Amino acid sequence: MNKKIGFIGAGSMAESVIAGIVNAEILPTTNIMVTNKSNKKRLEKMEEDYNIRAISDTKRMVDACDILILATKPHDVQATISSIKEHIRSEQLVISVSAGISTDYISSLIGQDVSVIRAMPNTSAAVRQSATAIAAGKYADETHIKEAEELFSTIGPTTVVKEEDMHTVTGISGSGPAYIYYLVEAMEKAAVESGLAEETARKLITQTVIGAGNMLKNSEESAGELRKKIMSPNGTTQAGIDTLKRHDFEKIIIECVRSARQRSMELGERE
Ligand SMILES: NC(=O)C1=CN([C@@H]2O[C@H](COP(=O)(O)OP(=O)(O)OC[C@H]3O[C@@H](n4cnc5c(N)ncnc54)[C@H](O)[C@@H]3O)[C@@H](O)[C@H]2O)C=CC1
Ligand SMILES: O=C(O)[C@@H]1CCC=N1
Repeated sequence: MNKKIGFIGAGSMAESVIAGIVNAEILPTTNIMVTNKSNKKRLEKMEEDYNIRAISDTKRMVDACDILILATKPHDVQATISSIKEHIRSEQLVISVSAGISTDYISSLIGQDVSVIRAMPNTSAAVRQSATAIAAGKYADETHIKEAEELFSTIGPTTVVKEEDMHTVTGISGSGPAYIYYLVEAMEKAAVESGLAEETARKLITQTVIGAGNMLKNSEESAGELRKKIMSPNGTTQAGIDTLKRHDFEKIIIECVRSARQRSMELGERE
């Protein structure tokens, strides 16, 4: 790829994607530009760490880029686009990672038929293990999808979905790592309360999550089948799972995902 890419927003998500692209060496690092609202020190640090170009004038960066990656918080999208819309050109590709915000809304703010792609990565991007979903807006075509896939595949596997599924995707894989961390926090607490050293608990639980993840990825069997293989009749796992069932674990998780999905829809409702 020999495109110039500008990140609008220099937060944790922008940095993870930048790190992935730089590591994968799919384009010269000087083709990558980044800007933010105010924190000049952070920009300078990113320039130094990744040998990319920190640009304090967002409009100048927009002028210089082929692809713009919108990585501000959802509530900053409107003001951000308003401040640069005169500089956006119809041949540019805009990729947004903002939760909840639709491509139609972004197009309407830009006020031109610009190609817009929506992507939902997760924080495992930092270790190049993001599960990233990509959806095309009405002006984006197969070439734009391919470009987005090329960029985001540097931080983990990508999956193309219909835009209407993006809220659900956000509820499972965008927010998903946090659910797993919460489960781990609880397991660590239980282990420490039973007298296990914190470090020992962390090591064992971390490997348990990695191992289960690899099993899910590599096995032909479903999650349910894998679980049943661990549950000897009347054994320890059955005792644990029975407790989860008694406390409606499945219902709680379904509600958890629904709430995240609902929140994603609300974030988009400022449209
Ligand atoms: N953190 C996560 O797990 C995930 C976050 N996202 C989405 O990524 C987006 C960014 O999230 P984070 O990186 O966590 O946020 P963050 O708060 O760390 O970064 C936001 C950045 O946007 C910049 N910004 C705000 N207004 C601007 C403007 N007018 N011009 C230029 N820069 C501006 C800020 O200066 C800051 O650098 C959010 O929309 C979020 O929904 C998507 C997937 C996962
Ligand atoms: O919590 C959030 O709003 C963002 C979107 C997906 C993960 N974090």
